[in-house]
Amino acid sequence: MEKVISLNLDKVLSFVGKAEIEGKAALAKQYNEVLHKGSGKGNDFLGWLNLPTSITAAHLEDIQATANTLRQCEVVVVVGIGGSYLGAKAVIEALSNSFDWLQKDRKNPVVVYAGQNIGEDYIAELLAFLKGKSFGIINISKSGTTTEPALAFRILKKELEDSVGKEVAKNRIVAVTDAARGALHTLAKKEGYKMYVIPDNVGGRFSVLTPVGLLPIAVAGFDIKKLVEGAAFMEKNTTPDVPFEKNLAEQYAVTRNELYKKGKKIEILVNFNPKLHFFAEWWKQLYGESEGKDNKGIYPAAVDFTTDLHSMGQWIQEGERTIFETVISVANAHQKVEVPADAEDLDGLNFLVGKRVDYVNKMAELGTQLAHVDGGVPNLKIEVPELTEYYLGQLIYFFEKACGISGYILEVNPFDQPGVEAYKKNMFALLNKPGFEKAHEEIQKRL
Ligand SMILES: O=P(O)(O)OC[C@H]1O[C@](O)(CO)[C@@H](O)[C@@H]1O
Repeated sequence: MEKVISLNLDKVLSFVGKAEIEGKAALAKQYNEVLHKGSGKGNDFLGWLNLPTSITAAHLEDIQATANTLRQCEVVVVVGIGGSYLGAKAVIEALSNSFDWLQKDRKNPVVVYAGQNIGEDYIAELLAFLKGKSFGIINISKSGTTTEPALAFRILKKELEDSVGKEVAKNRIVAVTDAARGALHTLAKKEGYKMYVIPDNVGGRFSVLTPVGLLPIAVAGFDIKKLVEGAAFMEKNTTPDVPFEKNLAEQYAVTRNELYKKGKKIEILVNFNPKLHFFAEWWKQLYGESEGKDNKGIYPAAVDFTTDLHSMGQWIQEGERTIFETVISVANAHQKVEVPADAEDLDGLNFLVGKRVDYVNKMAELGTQLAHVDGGVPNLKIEVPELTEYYLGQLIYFFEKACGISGYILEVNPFDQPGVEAYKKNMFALLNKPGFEKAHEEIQKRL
């Protein structure tokens, strides 16, 4: 039998009863069906729903071929923000050596990111790092108009053209953007860049299984076929005809909403594996942008344990009881390190001799879960057999599917993000962008 990620609700049941969860099974199924019928809010953004099973081998081969060209560079810069970089970074970090950038004998290009901030020092330091190196750029923007990546790309494009000339640069730049609109689309057409399209009906935060995520992941040397296979497996196992007891997406969506109704307004995604730090960042955008609207929505937070047990642990154990945790537990580490014997035992650790480091980590995980539940923090546990492309694919689709169902249970449109425009309008007004002249005058009065 194919291995699968699992969801364990045992440590939730003293806060929300089994009957309460099962009582909402029909509702979750109803909203799952709404998703599949395309009859709910935001139904023009459901392209992600059947995406894994509809990706063709030819499409994956084409992405791989483009990746192979870029892989000839020493460095590839992925330009994008939000959903246009977090999925790729989440998967690449989860699968990479923790000291990847320090590896000398490299099989893969170094993947770095730009356009995810407006830090002047960040971009200056990136330019300094790229000096004298062969580099390529993947410029990703669904709308093609987002300021942060546009600004970074303008600077990086000039740097590349100055160093290798326009003709060579053209073949080292790939654009991933809208099918027909946007400044990036126009620019890519004019300059003759290889271009990939983000389907109109796939929103940024749901786009990791399009070239947005697949191209950088392939460039980093990971198996995009396996990633898509894992997602396709989860797609088939979360359809409305899969019974609630087996339908992880429906169960997760119901449980978090029942907890929310009981005043648990913050969900903390917990990992005990530092490689999952950026997976949590991806998850935060997925749930934050999907559910935080109409003055409601669970606040998605994240911690890396045991690291943050020594900083946030106190708050989680004894602070305001408005939180619950969803723990991503990786069952098997890939490598083995055993605790060595020490004749003097000055650190008092000889009781662990011969034990694996992962065993200590697992006991920390179990001890933390029990302590937090005792402290009034419900704990959901998602177990991932190991960190591979296949299981990450399962995990990605599981969270996407649950997010759609959960948003509908909350009665919001999970597929729009009107709230992110407010800061953009003010920034454009302050910068006196053409078209914002009146807003510029108005905002000056407020300063
Ligand atoms: O891919 P784009 O259009 O540059 O957008 C990047 C991100 O910005 C947002 O649109 C928010 O402004 C996110 O939803 C999106 O993932």
